[in-house]
Amino acid sequence: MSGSLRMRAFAKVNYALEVLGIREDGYHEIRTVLQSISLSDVVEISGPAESFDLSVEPEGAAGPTRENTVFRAWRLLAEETGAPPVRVTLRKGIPAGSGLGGGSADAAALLRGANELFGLGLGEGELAALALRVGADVPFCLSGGTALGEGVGERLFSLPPPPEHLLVVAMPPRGASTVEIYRAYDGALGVSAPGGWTERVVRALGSGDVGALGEAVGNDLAPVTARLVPGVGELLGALRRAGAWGVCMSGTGSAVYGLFREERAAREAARRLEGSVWVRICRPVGYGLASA
Ligand SMILES: C[C@@](CO)(OP(=O)(O)O)[C@H](O)COP(=O)(O)OP(=O)(O)OC[C@H]1O[C@@H](n2ccc(N)nc2=O)[C@H](O)[C@@H]1O
Ligand SMILES: Nc1ncnc2c1ncn2[C@@H]1O[C@H](COP(=O)(O)OP(=O)(O)O)[C@@H](O)[C@H]1O
Repeated sequence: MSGSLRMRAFAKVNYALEVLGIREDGYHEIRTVLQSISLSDVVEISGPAESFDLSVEPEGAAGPTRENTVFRAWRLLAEETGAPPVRVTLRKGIPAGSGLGGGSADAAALLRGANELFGLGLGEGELAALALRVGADVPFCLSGGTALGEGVGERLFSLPPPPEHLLVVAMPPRGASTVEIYRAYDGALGVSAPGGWTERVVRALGSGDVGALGEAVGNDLAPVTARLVPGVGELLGALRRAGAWGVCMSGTGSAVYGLFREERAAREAARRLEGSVWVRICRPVGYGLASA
C-alpha cells in the first residue's frame, strides 16, 4: 500500500505530577493526571519511500533527525513489523522542551499513521507497547483525552473530561530537558514527599468544578525546574495575578499554564504576557490524535 496521510498530534498538560521514587532502571515512578489540549503539531506521512526522510518546519525546531522521536518510532516499527521507509513532514506548533509532550505526540502520530497507511494490523495494545519503548508519554498521546498515569506513565486509566475551561499556556525563552530535571530532582536536598496532587485532581474532575480543579493542580517537579529555568516562577505568579483559577507547570517544564473560566479573562491574561514570552490560549480536547 502506498499513499499519504496527515494528522494533528495534540499536546498535553499534567494537571498533577507526583514523583514517588526511583526504579531499578533509573526511571522515576510517577503518578500523574494527563490532559490533551488543542495545541498541536501537524505530521504528514507518505510512503513507501526509498529511505526515511524527515523535514521539520520551522527548520531545526526538533533536533537532529536521528534523535527525533519520529525517526526513533519509525525505526522501531520497521524493526518489529518490516514497515517500509517513509517521508515525514513535521509542522511544529508545540514548543520543544516545554513539558507539553510535543516529541511524544509526534511519535504517537507516526506509529498510528504508519499502522494505518501500510495496513500493519497492529492493535491498541501492540501500538502502546511500541509507544512505551519510544518514551514515557507516547502511550498516552496515542489515545489522549484525560487519564491517570502510573508507573513511568504507561499504566493509564481514563478519567471523566474536565469541566469546561481555557488554559493560558506560557513558556520562558529556555526549555528544560526531562533528563536534566529528573537528575536535578534526585540531587535536590530535602525533596518533599509527593504532594498528593493526583488524588485532589481526580476528586475535582469528579466534582465538575473549575475552581476545585484550579485549587488541586500541582507538580512535584516545579520547584526544581523553577530553580534551573528563570522565568518559570515569574510566569506562574503573572498568571495567578491575571486571575487564573489555578496555575501549574506541565511535566518537567518549562511551560506553565493557568486555568480560566471566561474567554475574556484568558485573552486579557495572554495579552499581558504576549511580547515577552511564548503564549497560547488552549482548550482541553478528548483525543491525542486526529486526521488533519
Ligand atoms: C515528565 C513527563 C511527565 O508526563 O513529561 P514531559 O515533561 O517530558 O512532557 C514524562 O514523564 C517524561 O517522559 P519523556 O519525556 O517521554 O521521557 P523519556 O524520553 O521517556 O525519558 C527521558 C529521560 O528522562 C528520565 N525519566 C523519564 C521519565 C520518568 N518517569 N523518569 C525518568 O527518570 C530518564 O532518565 C529518561 O532516560
Ligand atoms: N518530534 C520532536 N519534536 C520536538 N522535539 C523533539 C522531537 N524529537 C526529539 N526532540 C528533541 O527532544 C527534546 C524534547 O522535546 P519534547 O519531547 O517536545 O519535550 P517535552 O516532552 O518536554 O515537551 C527537544 O529539545 C528536541 O531536542
